[in-house]
Amino acid sequence: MSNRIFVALDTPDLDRARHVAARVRHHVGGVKLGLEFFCANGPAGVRAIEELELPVFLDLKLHDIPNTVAKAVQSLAPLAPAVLTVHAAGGRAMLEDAKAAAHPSTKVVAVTMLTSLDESDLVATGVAGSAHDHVLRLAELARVAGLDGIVCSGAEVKAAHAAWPKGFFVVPGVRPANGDAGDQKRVVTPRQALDDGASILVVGRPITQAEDPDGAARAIAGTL
Ligand SMILES: O=C(O)c1cc(=O)[nH]c(=O)n1[C@@H]1O[C@H](COP(=O)(O)O)[C@@H](O)[C@H]1O
Repeated sequence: MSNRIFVALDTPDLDRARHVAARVRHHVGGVKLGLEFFCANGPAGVRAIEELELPVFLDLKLHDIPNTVAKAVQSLAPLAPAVLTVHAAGGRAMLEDAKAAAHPSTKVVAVTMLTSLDESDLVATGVAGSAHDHVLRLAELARVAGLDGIVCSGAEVKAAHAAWPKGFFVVPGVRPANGDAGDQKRVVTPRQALDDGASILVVGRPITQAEDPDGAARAIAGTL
């Protein structure tokens, strides 16, 4: 994939998602559909975006008992998304069963520690230790469970990539230099994330909320 930016179409509005995707399509490598979009539009909405013939990353961050996640992944398999997310914290059996139930062409990746969290949030959820250690521990769990890769912040991707050279690394929470971080806490620039081993980048608001989304996507692609 020549352009490694996936634009996050975080909207419940199918027409808006289609409109933004059509505007930025020449400056991104794919689109990401998340919970906001899926809850409003379901599989039919995913199919409508797939008609644009861009790779679709379906980010549902599944996290439940193994049987429930496996059945959900099986229900999604006909959509054959390029990438699908589950939560690493669901544990090894859940990860193994999710991978086994997915469409063979889908990369199943495990979300490690959300980019909106910092170490004080880890403490509050009962996790001792650093963000770095937490991400590396969950990356190892994903690797032994047979997943394709992980989602982590740019702050950890270098170490995670060194520990798992064949892994597929998704890095969200990237911001152009001096960009507004919003609710993201562990933020790096797109260029830094790629230099450190990201396979693809997820970029939402810096593109979708810009007055000129295609100009913003072109500008970010130009820094890579
Ligand atoms: O799995 C994700 O894509 C994800 C994981 C994570 O740790 N942090 C994170 O921000 N994301 C997603 O990446 C996108 C980031 O959006 P922006 O902050 O607007 O660029 C959103 O769609 C989030 O749901």
